[in-house]
Amino acid sequence: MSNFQVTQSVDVAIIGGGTAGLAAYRAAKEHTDSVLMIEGGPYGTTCARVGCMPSKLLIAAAENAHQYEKSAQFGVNLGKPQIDGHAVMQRVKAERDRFVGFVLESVEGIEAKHKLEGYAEFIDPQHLKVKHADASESVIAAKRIVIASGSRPAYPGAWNELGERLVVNDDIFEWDNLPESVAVFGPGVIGLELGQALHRLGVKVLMFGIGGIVGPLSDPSLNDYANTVFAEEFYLDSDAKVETIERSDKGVKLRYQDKQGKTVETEVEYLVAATGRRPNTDKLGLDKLDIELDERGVPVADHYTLQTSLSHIFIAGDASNQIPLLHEAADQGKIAGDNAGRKNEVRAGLRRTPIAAVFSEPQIAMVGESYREIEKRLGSCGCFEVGEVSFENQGRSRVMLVNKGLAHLYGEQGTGRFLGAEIIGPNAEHLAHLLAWAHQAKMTVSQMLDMPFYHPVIEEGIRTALRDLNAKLHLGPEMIDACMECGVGS
Ligand SMILES: Cc1cc2nc3c(=O)[nH]c(=O)nc-3n(C[C@H](O)[C@H](O)[C@H](O)COP(=O)(O)OP(=O)(O)OC[C@H]3O[C@@H](n4cnc5c(N)ncnc54)[C@H](O)[C@@H]3O)c2cc1C
Ligand SMILES: NC(=O)c1ccc[n+]([C@@H]2O[C@H](COP(=O)([O-])OP(=O)(O)OC[C@H]3O[C@@H](n4cnc5c(N)ncnc54)[C@H](O)[C@@H]3O)[C@@H](O)[C@H]2O)c1
Repeated sequence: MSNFQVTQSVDVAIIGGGTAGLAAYRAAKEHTDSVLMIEGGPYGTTCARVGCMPSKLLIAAAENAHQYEKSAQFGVNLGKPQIDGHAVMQRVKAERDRFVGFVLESVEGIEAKHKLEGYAEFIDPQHLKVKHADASESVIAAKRIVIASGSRPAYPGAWNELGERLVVNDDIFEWDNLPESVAVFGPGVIGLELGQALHRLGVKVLMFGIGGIVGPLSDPSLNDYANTVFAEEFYLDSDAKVETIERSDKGVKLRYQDKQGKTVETEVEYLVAATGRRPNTDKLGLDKLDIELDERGVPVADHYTLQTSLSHIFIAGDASNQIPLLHEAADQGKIAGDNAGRKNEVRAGLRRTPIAAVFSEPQIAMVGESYREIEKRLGSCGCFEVGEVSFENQGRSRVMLVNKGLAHLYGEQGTGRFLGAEIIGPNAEHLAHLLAWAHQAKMTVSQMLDMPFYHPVIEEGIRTALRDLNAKLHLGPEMIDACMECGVGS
C-alpha cells in the first residue's frame, strides 16, 4: 500500500478542464454534486486558445487577401493587396481572446469546490496525486475518474535544438507580426490550414511531408489531386528528402532534394512542426494501473460508453485517441461524464456519423466511413462502388471561380446504402454536412437522389456523383454526359 494522506474524496474526478473535461463535468453533475475537475494548464480549451478558432481567424484573413488578388480574373482590378502582418495578428489575437473569454466566463461560473488547479496522475486505481504550481501536492480519492487530458504536438526530438526557431500552432498564435518565410513539416490538417494561410498572407512557405500523404484523405485519387492542387500554389513535396536541418543566424538552414532530385540549400525564419499530435496519457501514471492500453499507450475504451478496461475509469476527447475533433471531444466528454456520474450502471451514448472538414482551399472533407475503412471491410468481395464528380466543369463552381476539386461517394452493392465520402472541393464543409445527415439517417443512394437540388448550386455536383454511384450499383440508369434537364453544368 502506498503511503499518502487523502486531501479530498469525491464521487467523480475529471482530469482536464478542456472541451471534453467541461462536458464531462456538466454531465456528471446531473447525477452527483461530488465532482472535481482538475486542470493543470490554462483554462480556455485548446480549441479556443490555440486550435480551431485562432486557426480559422488566420485563414479568414488569408482568404480575404486571396479573394482580393483573384478579383482581376473577374475583370475587377484591385491590384496587389497590402498585408499588414501586425494588424492580421492583432485581429487573430483579439478575436481569439474574445472566444477564450466566453469559456473563461463559464469556468468562473463553476463553484470553487468543484475545481482544482494542478497536474494529476494516478497513484493507484482510486487515487490521484495533484501537483500544484507552488510545488505543493494534494491527493484526491475518487470513486470514478474521467481522463480528458487532451493532446499535444508530436515531432522529432532532434528539432528541439532549433530553440525558439521551432514553432508549433500555439506559438504561431502568439506572433505579433508575420515572418518572411517558414518551412512547414507535415502537410496534414494543421500543416495545410496554417501553411496555406501563411502563404496567402505573403509568407514564403516550403511544405515537406513523408509518404506522399496530404491532409486526412485516404482515397488515392483524391490524395493525388490534393498533391497536385496545393503544389500549384506553394512549394509542397509530400514525399520529401530533407537531408539536414540546422539552426542558423537567420533562423533555420535546410538542405533537401527538390522534386527533380536537385540538392537545394535554403534558410527560413521558422520551422513549423505540424507532424501530428499525441494523446496526453503518457504522464498520467498509467503504469500504476492494470489497464488495457493500445499501441500508443492510450487506455482502450468502449466506443459507446467510453469505459476503459477498469470499469470506474472513462476517457474522452483527444486523450482517447479516437477522433481528435472538437465536436467529438464534446460528445465523448458528455458520455464519459454521464457514465462516471452514475453509480452502478453505464449507458451507451450517441455516437454520430463521423464528419471532418479541413479549411484549406479547396476544402477537404471526410464523411462516414473512409475509403481505407470501406476497402478493408468490403474490398475483397467487390461489394462497394465509387461515384465521382469533378468540380472543374461544375456550373456554379466555375461561375464562382472555385472550380477545383473531386469528390468520391461510396455505396454498398445490394443494399444501395450510402457508406461515406471523401471530398476535396469548393464548399466541402457544407457538402459534408448534407452527406453526413444522409449517412446518419441511413439513407440509400436512391433516397438521397429523391431529395431536392436547386440550380445552379455546388450541391448539384453531389447529385452527379450520386447518379454515377447509383448507376454503378445497378440501381439507376447509366450516367449521360450532358443531362440537360439537370441544368447547365450541374
Ligand atoms: C491548430 C488546431 C486547429 C484545430 N482545428 C479544429 C477545427 O477546426 N475543428 C475541430 O473540430 N477540431 C479542431 N482541432 C482539434 C480540437 O481543438 C481538439 O480536438 C479539441 O480541442 C480536444 O479537446 P479536449 O478536451 O480533448 O482537449 P483540451 O481542450 O486540450 O483539454 C485538455 C486539458 O487537459 C489538461 N491536462 C492535460 N494533462 C493534465 C493532467 N495531467 N492533469 C490536469 N490537467 C491536464 C490540459 O491543460 C488541457 O487544458 C484543432 C486543433 C488544433 C491544434
Ligand atoms: N479543421 C479541422 O478540423 C482541424 C484542424 C486542425 C487540426 N485538427 C485535428 O488535429 C489533428 C492533428 O493534426 P495534425 O495536422 O497535427 O496531424 P495529421 O496527422 O493530420 O498530420 C500530420 C502530417 O505530418 C506528416 N509527418 C509526420 N512526421 C513527419 C516528418 N518527420 N516530416 C514531415 N512530415 C511528417 C504525416 O505524414 C502527416 O501528413 C487532426 O487529426 C485533426 O483531428 C482538425
